[in-house]
Amino acid sequence: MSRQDAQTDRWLEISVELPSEFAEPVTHLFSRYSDERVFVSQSGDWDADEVGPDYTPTDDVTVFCYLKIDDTVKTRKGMIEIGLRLMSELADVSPHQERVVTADEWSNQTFPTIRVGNRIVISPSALDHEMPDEPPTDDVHVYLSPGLAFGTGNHPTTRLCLNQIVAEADSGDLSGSRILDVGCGSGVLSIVALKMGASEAWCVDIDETAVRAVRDNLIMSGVSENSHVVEGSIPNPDLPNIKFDYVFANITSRVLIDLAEPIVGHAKSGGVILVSGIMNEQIETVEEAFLNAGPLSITDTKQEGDWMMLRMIKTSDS
Ligand SMILES: C[S@@+](CC[C@H](N)C(=O)[O-])C[C@H]1O[C@@H](n2cnc3c(N)ncnc32)[C@H](O)[C@@H]1O
Repeated sequence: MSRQDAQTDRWLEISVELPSEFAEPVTHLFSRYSDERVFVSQSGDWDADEVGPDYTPTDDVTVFCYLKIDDTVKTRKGMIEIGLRLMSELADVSPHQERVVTADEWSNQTFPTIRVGNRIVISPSALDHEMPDEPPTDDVHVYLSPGLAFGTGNHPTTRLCLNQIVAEADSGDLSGSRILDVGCGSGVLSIVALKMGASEAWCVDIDETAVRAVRDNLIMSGVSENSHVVEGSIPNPDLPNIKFDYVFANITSRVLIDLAEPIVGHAKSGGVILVSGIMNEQIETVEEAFLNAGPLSITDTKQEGDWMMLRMIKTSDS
């Protein structure tokens, strides 16, 4: 899109505030009718500069999507409204908001700086490919282009993985490791892993928007030299024929079950597999799928609200 198009193209922004456990179904609904132009922001009225180590996000999020204004916009908006109406029978969903914006305005949409755990700071950044100056602390700074892909760290499924990655780094296991990040979204998991000692990351996503976003985010966060981005799923001919020390997959239970075999197949013996995006009631089905997919043991299960993450170790080659 040319700069002039970006200034004159018109988009319908639809946003809705709701409890975080409903972010995923609304994100799917919005993605479907907006060609994946969706982003999720922590709700609340607070000053990003004042976010300190004790900050814990509130339970509400705002989900935004952007519909190109063309002949189909009325139908797509209608489908979204039907979905939101059904959702409001299950959850406390506030009435949605609408406004017309230009492409420039929505791609500059921002999210507040957030802190995950004690050490990870995630900030929005413009797509100017320049790394902002970082204060000299032990904090791990991640810069993400807002408005382009899932994974700003304010969803429990991402937070569960990020906190586990910090634990892996603290135990020394992450150092020099090779990562496969399936369903990388914004690339936030790989970026943090690389910044905390991993030597190489391969980021894979089926969504073209995520693939574009992750390339920018790796550059902005200063880790593009050690990373590779592949569009598609796994198995994938564009991936190297190696076994990885870590495989991350924060997707959905259904996709995790479908991909259990290639996920396990990509891990080396002794390698760690982290899978997230699992609703509490689906944990046993996901565990069973992985235990049937290859030689591994489940070493940890973490939970936040309605969501769970599994940590597994591959026990021999497959
Ligand atoms: C919940 S987001 C996770 C993003 C990021 N990894 C995080 O932890 O925040 C899931 C991502 O998986 C991608 N995805 C869905 N199905 C996939 C598949 N079969 N193969 C690869 N990626 C997939 C989606 O496009 C989306 O970007």
